[in-house]
Amino acid sequence: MRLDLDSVSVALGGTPVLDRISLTVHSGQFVALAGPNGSGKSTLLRTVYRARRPDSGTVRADGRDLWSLPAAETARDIGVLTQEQHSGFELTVAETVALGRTPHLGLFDRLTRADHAAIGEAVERTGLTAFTGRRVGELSGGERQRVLLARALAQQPRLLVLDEPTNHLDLRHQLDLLELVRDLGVTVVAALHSLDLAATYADAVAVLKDGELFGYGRPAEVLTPQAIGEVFGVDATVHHDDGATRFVLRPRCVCPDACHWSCRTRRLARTGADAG
Ligand SMILES: Nc1ncnc2c1ncn2[C@@H]1O[C@H](COP(=O)(O)OP(=O)(O)OP(=O)(O)O)[C@@H](O)[C@H]1O
Repeated sequence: MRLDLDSVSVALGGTPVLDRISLTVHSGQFVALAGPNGSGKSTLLRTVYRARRPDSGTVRADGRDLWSLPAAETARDIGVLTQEQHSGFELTVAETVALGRTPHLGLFDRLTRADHAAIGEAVERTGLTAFTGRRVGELSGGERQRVLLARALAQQPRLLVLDEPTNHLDLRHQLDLLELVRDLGVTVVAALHSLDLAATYADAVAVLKDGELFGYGRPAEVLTPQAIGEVFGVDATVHHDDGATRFVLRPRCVCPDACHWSCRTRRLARTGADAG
């Protein structure tokens, strides 16, 4: 699915949160959203999976206004993994993953062989085969996150929207998740806090700052030390190594009187080192 955001603005509680965001995500592209806390990433994702209508501007899916499409169609086509899914803890893993097929079923339809195949594949690809009989409420945070991913995969969406999908996941499962979604071949838009992961896995990165689109393009073009300094207030050096990108980051002292706690701590450490 191709996505076109055209001058999307959103205000929450009277405060502008997104300011005229325009960007295109091509079909099959993996786009990472990066930006400091509160910069508007989740809000932007909500406009993309039709949870929040923009106050002005449009979101188009394959050229059609998202809000003019039948809700059943977007429910089928758009898979979502967010931090807000806190219900259904009494269900088993198998039951939860099967819910991914709901948008494909009529009111009285039973799961078909194809539905069961999609569910089985999602369970297997997320490494949950041994967990299918367990209740979701009894799982660890990372295991639960994988169940929610499996449910989104079972849906077989054309667009996958992920809000900090690597939260709770150990290192190996973070990489597994991103490799898995990158290789699905569907359009992916994911908010990621790790610049390393965004630069390594995404085709393009959109950087938000204070609700504005600071930059959008290939990771190497957008995630420059200068941009990272300006957006996140950290000094960065970039290292490319065997197909992966790593950023070495240090907090930048932006305040002349070292009023920020990290500046103060580092200045003290330096003074101590000098004295020694
Ligand atoms: N219901 C609301 N009313 C008022 N302001 C809100 C509301 N919901 C969110 N905001 C504000 O909107 C801004 C953007 O929030 P959003 O959750 O989109 O940011 P984010 O980039 O996803 O942040 P994080 O990295 O912390 O998850 C924040 O300043 C937040 O406080």
